[in-house]
Amino acid sequence: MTTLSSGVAPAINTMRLCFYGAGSMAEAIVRGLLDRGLTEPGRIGMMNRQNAERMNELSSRYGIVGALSEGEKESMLREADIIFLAMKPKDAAEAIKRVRDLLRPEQMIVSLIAGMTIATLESLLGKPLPIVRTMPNTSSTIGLGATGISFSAAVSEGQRRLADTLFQAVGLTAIVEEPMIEVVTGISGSGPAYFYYMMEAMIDAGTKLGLSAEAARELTLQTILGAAHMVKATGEDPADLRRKVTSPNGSTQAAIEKFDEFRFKEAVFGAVSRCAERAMEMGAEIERKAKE
Ligand SMILES: NC(=O)C1=CN([C@@H]2O[C@H](COP(=O)(O)OP(=O)(O)OC[C@H]3O[C@@H](n4cnc5c(N)ncnc54)[C@H](OP(=O)(O)O)[C@@H]3O)[C@@H](O)[C@H]2O)C=CC1
Ligand SMILES: O=C(O)[C@@H]1CCC=N1
Repeated sequence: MTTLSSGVAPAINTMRLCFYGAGSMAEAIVRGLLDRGLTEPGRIGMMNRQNAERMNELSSRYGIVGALSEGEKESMLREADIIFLAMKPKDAAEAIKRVRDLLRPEQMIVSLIAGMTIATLESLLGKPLPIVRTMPNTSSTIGLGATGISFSAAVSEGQRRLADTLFQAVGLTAIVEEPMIEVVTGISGSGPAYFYYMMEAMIDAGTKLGLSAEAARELTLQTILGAAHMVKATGEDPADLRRKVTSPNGSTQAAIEKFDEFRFKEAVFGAVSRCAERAMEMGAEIERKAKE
């Protein structure tokens, strides 16, 4: 992980942003940027492939500019200062090939696409645009995102700070070497789903054992929230905080022993590494399509 040299980033509120793809990740970032007053809705353009209803819904919810016709999409892409690639990996190669001739070297490309390497994106674009490869997560919606960021050689110092500022507005950022982006995907990109899954399991357990669904949900939610805040507020290691909950031969120890019996840590390692590996597989698939 590296950090950026200090300095003033170019002002985001003077730039035109274009989200190419209008799904959950694009919405999360837009909502985070607007809620934090980083820019005006009129400076944010967005487009999708065919779902006009979704585009109209986002335009009316956030006041952003939705492009519906092919002509509007072309103009939006041409006029943008920053273009966010926010389509699924399976759609990326075709979507990028379709628009590459419209793009100019002054435009900065911010990819959110899991697995797609900077080299693949450079070959798809066919010209040396500055590329910021990121791995954000959906908690950006509420300003609590965690985003890994890496840069192509063509990204200037000012553009690096700009990208960092953009994602810091919606949470925490970590500047990493590009190969680490897959690991970031395994930890924080997909990570929210792991904790939701844990919550689902705890709520199910609580209700099966007799709590009302509402009590099980509220107690689980407060517990995960409290645990995360405790790590942050005390600065203590999670392992030390865990020990403080775990009385010798008490109920927590009994629970942790059950987790160990099911090889909890091995399961987590397996899940994180499989996630990173799957991201690489998706990247290889985009690379294959890029060559077609
Ligand atoms: N969701 C997450 O938690 C995270 C996602 N990511 C990455 O973000 C990207 C987007 O994911 P997510 O938001 O979940 O995906 P969604 O499926 O929610 O949205 C994808 C969007 O891309 C649009 N799209 C697809 N093809 C084209 C095209 N040719 N031209 C224009 N728009 C197109 C779709 O439009 P239409 O509906 O009209 O087809 C849709 O609006 C992915 O690459 C993913 O890897 C990264 C981190 C976290
Ligand atoms: O599941 C996925 O492929 C994307 C990437 C990170 C989170 N969601």
